[in-house]
Amino acid sequence: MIQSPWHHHTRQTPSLPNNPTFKKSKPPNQIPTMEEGSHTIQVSGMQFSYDATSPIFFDFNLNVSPGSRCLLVGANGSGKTTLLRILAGKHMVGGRDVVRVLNRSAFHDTGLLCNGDLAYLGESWSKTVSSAGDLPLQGDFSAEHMIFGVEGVDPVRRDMLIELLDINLEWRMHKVSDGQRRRVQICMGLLHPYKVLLLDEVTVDLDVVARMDLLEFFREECEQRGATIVYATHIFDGLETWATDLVYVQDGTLRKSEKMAELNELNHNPNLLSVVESWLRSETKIEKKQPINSQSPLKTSSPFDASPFRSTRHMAYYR
Ligand SMILES: Nc1ncnc2c1ncn2[C@@H]1O[C@H](COP(=O)(O)OP(=O)(O)OP(=O)(O)O)[C@@H](O)[C@H]1O
Repeated sequence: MIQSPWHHHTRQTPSLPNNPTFKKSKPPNQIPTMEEGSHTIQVSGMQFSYDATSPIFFDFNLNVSPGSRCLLVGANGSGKTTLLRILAGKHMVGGRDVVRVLNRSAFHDTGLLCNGDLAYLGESWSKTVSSAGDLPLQGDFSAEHMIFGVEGVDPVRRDMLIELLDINLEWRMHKVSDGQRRRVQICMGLLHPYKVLLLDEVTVDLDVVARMDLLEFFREECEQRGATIVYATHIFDGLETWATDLVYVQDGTLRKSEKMAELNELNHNPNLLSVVESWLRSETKIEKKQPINSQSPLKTSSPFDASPFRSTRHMAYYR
């Protein structure tokens, strides 16, 4: 039974609605599947640049299958956040066919984010002030005010998330710790039952119990509802058995996209951390990619390059 959110309780993994056992997953054949051969996320021939000279992504391709829990790994600056933001429709990249989520254009189809099918949990709730670093929220809001302010939410799912994340609804958001603030942020991001969830290092502030419970919840979401998750992280504890797929990027280049079960290196290494460590240590500089407006035979300039609708991060400000 869901207890009052104000009630102090020991931290137990709550049950999902209609699933009193929670830990028990339904057999894989109950996962709702898309058409044979289709992917939840399809990126084809993508190029993206923050400035006009050196693209981060050049002819980048990626497919993510429905129901997968896909880890996105790579060194600092390799492009993970940028990729997740592109998948979340925050940057316009090329035409409608280049970045597709649930068979819709990630950027152009604003309904994807608005109806909650696509959820993105990224930057923490803080603002960067140049001389002072990151500052937390300044407004005096309660956790309850924030969470209950989200409309059209299933109250059972909301109560379950409040319990899962062990949120005290009386928390004042400007006074709580980073991890507590992060829990409220995660709760709000998960209120709608998304089909695709993009996670950018969201568990970084969480204690080990909150992190493990959240990962277990995500597993249930994939196995029961067929949700698809892409999760960028540098923390690999417990992810060997959690993830179904792994994508490794180096300097915006796709180095690996594999099923975890087929990752042979896991048989010869103690854990995923040591596998990824060995990849990153052996990285050598990737030859500079073609500039986005290059006159090379690979990419000819088009009249579109000069257009105000050319792919650019400035389009992100419309989101
Ligand atoms: N707003 C921006 N303007 C210009 N360049 C940027 C911007 N954001 C990121 N970059 C550059 O894009 C590259 C990829 O950055 P990104 O944040 O996607 O990397 P990341 O893999 O998420 O790194 P980390 O592991 O440190 O989070 C980096 O070289 C970075 O300097």
